[in-house]
Amino acid sequence: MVVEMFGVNSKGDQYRRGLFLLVYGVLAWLIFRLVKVIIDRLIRSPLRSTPGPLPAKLTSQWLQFIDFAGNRTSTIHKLHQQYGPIVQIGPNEVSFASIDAIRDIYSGQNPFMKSAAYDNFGRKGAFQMRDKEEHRQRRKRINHVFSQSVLLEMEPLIKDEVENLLKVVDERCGEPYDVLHWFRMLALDVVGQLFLGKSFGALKDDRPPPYVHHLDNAYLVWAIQGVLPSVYRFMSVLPFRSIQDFLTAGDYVYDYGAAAFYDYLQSYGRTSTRRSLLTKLIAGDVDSKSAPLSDEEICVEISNLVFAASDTTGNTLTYLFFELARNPSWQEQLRKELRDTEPVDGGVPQYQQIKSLPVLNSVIWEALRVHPAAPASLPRVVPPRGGRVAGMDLPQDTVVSAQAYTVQRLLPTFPEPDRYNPSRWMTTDGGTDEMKELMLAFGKGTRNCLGQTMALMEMKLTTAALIKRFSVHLASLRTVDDMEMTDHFTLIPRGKKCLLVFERVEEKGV
Ligand code: HEM
Repeated sequence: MVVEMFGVNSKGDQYRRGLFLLVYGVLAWLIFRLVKVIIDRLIRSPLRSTPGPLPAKLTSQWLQFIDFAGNRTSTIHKLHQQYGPIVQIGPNEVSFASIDAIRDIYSGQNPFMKSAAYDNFGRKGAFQMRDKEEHRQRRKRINHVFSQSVLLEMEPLIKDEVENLLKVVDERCGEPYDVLHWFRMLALDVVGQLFLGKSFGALKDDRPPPYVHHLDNAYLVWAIQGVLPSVYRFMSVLPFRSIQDFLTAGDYVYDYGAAAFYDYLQSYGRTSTRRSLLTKLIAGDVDSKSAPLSDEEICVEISNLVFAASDTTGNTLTYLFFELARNPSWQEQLRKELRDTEPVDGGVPQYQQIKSLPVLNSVIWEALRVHPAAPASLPRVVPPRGGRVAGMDLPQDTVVSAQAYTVQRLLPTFPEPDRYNPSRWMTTDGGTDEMKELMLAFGKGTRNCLGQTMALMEMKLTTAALIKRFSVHLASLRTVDDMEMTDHFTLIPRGKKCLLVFERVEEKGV
């Protein structure tokens, strides 16, 4: 009877029916989950009326894939052009583009912490620390190393490396050469001199040191960890030596920093008078009434500083020279301004002589404006009691950010925003208050860049020394395509190279 009612007449049919019910059950559950997600994210979400594209409202994976392809910053920039100053970029994430938002998110008094994204940038030092008090304590113990007066003591070390770069350029005069590579090597050698106690020697070798290969891989691994964690977990269990070596690239970077530190201790001890920022870090700051960092803390900080300093400074110099190559009139103005400065010590001027020159400052700040080395969102989290940004109330745990690439192009503060035009800094005596507030190239507030003074010093010395001696032009129009922006938090030219040609000015009679 039962068999007739249900048409079940064999074990095989029973099995098929069970399977059928299971598949239907799973499908129904998936549809239920999907409908719930859609209702939660589109109808019940506190961000439901925030402008933004549909995929961003439904899933954070949408932006993650864009991010992985290196197009995060340009995509968010286009979204702001389409939707205005407030755009939802994830179910739980909002991007802002206004002065009010910068004040609300990044000012010293606000309670917003860095987001969990910073956990994917290697080991925890001042850059990665999210807890405000822990970070405040760390800055107190290392701020002294970055002061203007301490950096001035380091000027000869920076100049040594700039002189090495001058030799490299001199040898390659008249032929196209990849300045992205050489500016990165300059920045690496400078930070090595200052924080590891020895240069990488990268400017004295045609091939980059192995460190560079591992550092590039470490960036990739951290990007995979952050954007595609399941892919990272899958790769971690694969039994291939090459993949495991790739995944441990970050360890190489930290082991290198630690080895350099212990070598330094062995050679010079803890109380040496040797000119190096590592000496200052080891000694600590008596005025701050806080203890010096432990050896382990120093190893992490100096390793982090190498990568915080090298690509940022190297890329900014690359984009600056790319723009100077496209704008020869700015080279001439700069050369004219530098005419009276005395090059000493192998062709590099004294920092005191050049640090306040208006054309030099303007060409650098304009490069930082149009091509910020960290162009992307600097994400922060709304605290448990909720928060308000640019007049918008936001619930706990919403990730909020502004990106330098967009806010540094806002109208009417920056007319013709995509045009490289240093005049805007010259005619406003170094920038109006509004221009300065919108500049996010070095971050803002308590989490601003610790290395800003050092980076500016290095870039000014390099630019002055090179432009005084050489003129520069594009190798071909392909360089323009190569320099299109991609980014993985830091700016990376799409072609991964920048071919320029330098010529000695006296030979050209400039
Ligand atoms: C042109 C060169 C540079 C640019 C454009 C740049 C940009 C930035 C930006 C935008 C931030 C803020 C990141 C955030 O809020 O998430 C930052 C932080 C930082 N930068 Fe730089 N940077 C440069 C060079 C350097 C150098 C030379 C050093 C050190 C030698 C350095 C060390 C740091 C550190 C330690 C932080 C973390 C500060 C903190 O959170 O307390 N940077 N940088």
